[in-house]
Amino acid sequence: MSKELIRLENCSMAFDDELVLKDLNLYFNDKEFLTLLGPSGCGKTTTLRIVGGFTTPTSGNVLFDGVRINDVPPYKRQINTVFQKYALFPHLNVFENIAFALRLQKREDPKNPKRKIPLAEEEINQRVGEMLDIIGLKGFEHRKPDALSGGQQQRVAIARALVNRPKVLLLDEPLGALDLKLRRDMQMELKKIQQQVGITFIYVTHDQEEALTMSDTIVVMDKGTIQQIGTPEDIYNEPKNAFVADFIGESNIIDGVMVKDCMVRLYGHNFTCVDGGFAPNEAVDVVIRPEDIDIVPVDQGHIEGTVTDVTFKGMQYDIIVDFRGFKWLIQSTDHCPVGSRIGVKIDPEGFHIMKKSEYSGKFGDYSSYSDEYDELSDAESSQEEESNEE
Ligand SMILES: Nc1ncnc2c1ncn2[C@@H]1O[C@H](COP(=O)(O)OP(=O)(O)OP(=O)(O)O)[C@@H](O)[C@H]1O
Repeated sequence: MSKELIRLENCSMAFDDELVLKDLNLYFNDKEFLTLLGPSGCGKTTTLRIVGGFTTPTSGNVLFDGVRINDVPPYKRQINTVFQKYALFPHLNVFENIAFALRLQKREDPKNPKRKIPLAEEEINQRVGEMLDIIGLKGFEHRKPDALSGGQQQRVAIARALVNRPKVLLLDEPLGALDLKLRRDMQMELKKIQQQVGITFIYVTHDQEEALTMSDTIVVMDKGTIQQIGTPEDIYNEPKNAFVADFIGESNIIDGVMVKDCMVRLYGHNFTCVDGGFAPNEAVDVVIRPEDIDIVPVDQGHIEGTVTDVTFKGMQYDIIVDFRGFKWLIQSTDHCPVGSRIGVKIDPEGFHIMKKSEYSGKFGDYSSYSDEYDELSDAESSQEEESNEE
């Protein structure tokens, strides 16, 4: 089982009376890859800076291995940081950039225990060599940073931060300056490096795809608060509220009403779902991921609509369908011409039911529920007790 390494306990942060972190409670396990994910200004970097010791929280505690470290300066925390701007020393070659922290370290002189002397050259060679292996840059030792690509420079920055064996590495949007292809390659690389060195990585990004690719745990933040903590699968499959559903992946977020346990009513149709624990007649937000909607002939669908827009995305088509004014996004490998009538089917597992929250009704082409529509559809469906259960 993972061991807790760092804990933020009721941490708040205010700048000029503006509360930018609100009573954060969060822990980071040993050896985990945890990502702080959220929109610009939500407080990710401030949280990272508190962990690193560059910022002291206005209130609350920071614990490392159970010991309060609020007043411990950054260099005494066994925590290193990699920023988006690599900040390599331009006049030093790759070897010396990586060796930098080791050259500052002192050890006891074996001949005179009262004296401190630099690390042995042999040890420096061995530890820098290990790092060059890990980042895959053996043979680049003598290059200066300006003779490296962006991705290579970032790898050197990571090696430089790891060489003195910290317990935690903080990474603040470290891939932000790279182009998309390189970013993707580096995501895999970073995950591999983290597993190889076996320490905690705390990663900050606003890129949900990056977070889903690399993380063991994702912390979704908004406006200085935590919205959800979970594995990438948990967060994607069971978003806690409309904010998380909208921020992670693409979603259709629809007003619904629970009919009973495991049955939800949308646009006057009853759909079988798998989520229970809601009261009959409780208003809920319903998330349906675009890839969970199947396109079928009109007479075989649960509901039918008109295609208003089709975009080719390489792996699939993004298809916008109008269900009497409510726009849904469907992702499908089938091409449907604009103007065509289609039916759609959704399996019970495709419905993610969420409690109403402050975010309800605030995202995208949110399809608002209305009693009038319900009545209209009721009449039209001639009192059928429709459900998507086969
Ligand atoms: N030193 C500071 N003085 C005043 N306000 C600050 C300071 N640092 C951060 N803030 C404010 O705190 C809020 C959170 O900032 P933070 O940098 O933590 O957000 P973020 O989620 O990392 O954003 P981004 O993704 O844009 O980097 C913002 O409103 C920001 O303007």
